[in-house]
Amino acid sequence: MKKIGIFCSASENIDKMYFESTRKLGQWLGETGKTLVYGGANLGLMECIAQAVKENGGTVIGVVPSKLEENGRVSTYLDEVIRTRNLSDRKDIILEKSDVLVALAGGVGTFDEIFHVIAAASIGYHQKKVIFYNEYGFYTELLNTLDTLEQKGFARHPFSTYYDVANSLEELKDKIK
Ligand SMILES: Nc1ncnc2c1ncn2[C@@H]1O[C@H](COP(=O)(O)O)[C@@H](O)[C@H]1O
Repeated sequence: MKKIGIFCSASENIDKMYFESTRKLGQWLGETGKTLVYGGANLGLMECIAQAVKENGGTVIGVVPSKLEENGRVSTYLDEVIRTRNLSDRKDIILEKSDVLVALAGGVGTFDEIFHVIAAASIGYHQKKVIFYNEYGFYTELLNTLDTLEQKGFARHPFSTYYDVANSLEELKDKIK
């Protein structure tokens, strides 16, 4: 896979272990000539992944909503900027431009993006998967909740149709190589 869409935290107030693992992933993406497609902000893990991809030879596409630009929050590591009106357009464009979507640790913005992609797949708009990067067990509780929903009949198709889980960097590399 060439174009890797990444959803991740825009927060600076998180444990440094998340920055370390994001940097390692970005380094590998850059070294293997991948293109990062992400939200284009210069904040938190978002800036961390963009910097690591760019400094290691990869290409960075930022999908930037107008508010982010108005607030001076656009990363300087972008090779290409795609401007959008709002967060909804941004989700559609990140999805359209990516071969696969990877969810790193994040908050409500990241969760919104994950569920946008899964919900669209579940009614047949696309066949792209979200890979939960579950390092440090960050997504274990959410994955348990999804299992519960499925067991209770709230999934039209098995959720495994729409997402995958990588518990380590090696597993993630294997799934997106
Ligand atoms: N205000 C925002 N700034 C940057 N990125 C945002 C914003 N709102 C949504 N996003 C997207 O969601 C995640 C970051 O949000 P978290 O709540 O920190 O997880 C990121 O993937 C952005 O594309």
